Amino acid sequence: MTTSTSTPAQQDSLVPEREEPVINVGVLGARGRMGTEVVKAVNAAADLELVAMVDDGDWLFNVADAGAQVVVDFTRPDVVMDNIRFCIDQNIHCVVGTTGFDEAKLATIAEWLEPKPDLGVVIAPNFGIGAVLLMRFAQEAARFFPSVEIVELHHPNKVDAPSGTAVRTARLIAAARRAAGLPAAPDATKEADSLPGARGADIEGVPVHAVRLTGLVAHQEVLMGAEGETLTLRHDSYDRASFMPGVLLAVREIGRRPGLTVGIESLLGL
Ligand SMILES: NC(=O)C1=CN([C@@H]2O[C@H](COP(=O)(O)OP(=O)(O)OC[C@H]3O[C@@H](n4cnc5c(N)ncnc54)[C@H](OP(=O)(O)O)[C@@H]3O)[C@@H](O)[C@H]2O)C=CC1
Ligand SMILES: O=C(O)C1=N[C@H](C(=O)O)C[C@H](O)C1
Repeated sequence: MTTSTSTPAQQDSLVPEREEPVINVGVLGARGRMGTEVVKAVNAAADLELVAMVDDGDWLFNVADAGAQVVVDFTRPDVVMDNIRFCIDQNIHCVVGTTGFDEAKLATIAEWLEPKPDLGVVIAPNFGIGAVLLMRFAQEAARFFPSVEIVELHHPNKVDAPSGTAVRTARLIAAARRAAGLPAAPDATKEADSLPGARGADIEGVPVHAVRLTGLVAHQEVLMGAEGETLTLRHDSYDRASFMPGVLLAVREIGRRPGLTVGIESLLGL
């Protein structure tokens, strides 16, 4: 497990200047790689109070009994929907970093929220500011390059592939290409003369390749090509502390953002 060497002030670089009441926070997946870092960041924030830590096998009602106003979920794709349902039923705002959401799941959550107009759920495949910016830059550049491929690189214990960030990046690029009238990337994942899988996964016409390697944390490259030139956008999270300013921003903002928010772009004013 990577440990953070950053100071609380560095982890909390998006802290608002205004005085706000203390927010009670519960963490789901609290002893996992991300949960451990969230617990550390919440404990270091003067305006946040850690009231509950829940892991697999623990009693989920602990977060409600402890008076959590916001729950942060870094668990697993196969359990996160149940956790969100529980939080909505208990009137607890939910900041979700766990991956694995498709349009159908997002629509279900929006439905659950309908009868609760004051409640918020923020779901972000990546809370790293650099990763969010990479996605924005990739969207901007997409219409200028006929070829595009994504390579995501992660630690070997990651349960899902490709990463939630890569899936979202591919979909954003595909949407930008469609808006500009570009077709799918040429020969995107054509398997002719290839071993199956050698050209990666096809996400809306964008090939996505997943690398799992000891020593890595979370990294992504978007490669774009046109006649005689390439553009490579790369982001590296070397430490899970890199996700904490985005997580804490969402925890502080969620009370002012009812409904479902996907990604933290709007919270960052992008
Ligand atoms: N959005 C973002 O910025 C980021 C998102 N992620 C995503 O976050 C998720 C977690 O990643 P990571 O921390 O590396 O994974 P870990 O496996 O290290 O942690 C997951 C934790 O969740 C616990 N857990 C499992 N089931 C439940 C449950 N039903 N209720 C409560 N806790 C449960 C696990 O407990 P046990 O071990 O006992 O099963 C474990 O402690 C992944 O989907 C990953 O892709 C990761 C990094 C950044
Ligand atoms: O599991 C991880 O580690 C990460 N998961 C997220 C994803 O799947 O995109 C975010 C980041 O890449 C780290």
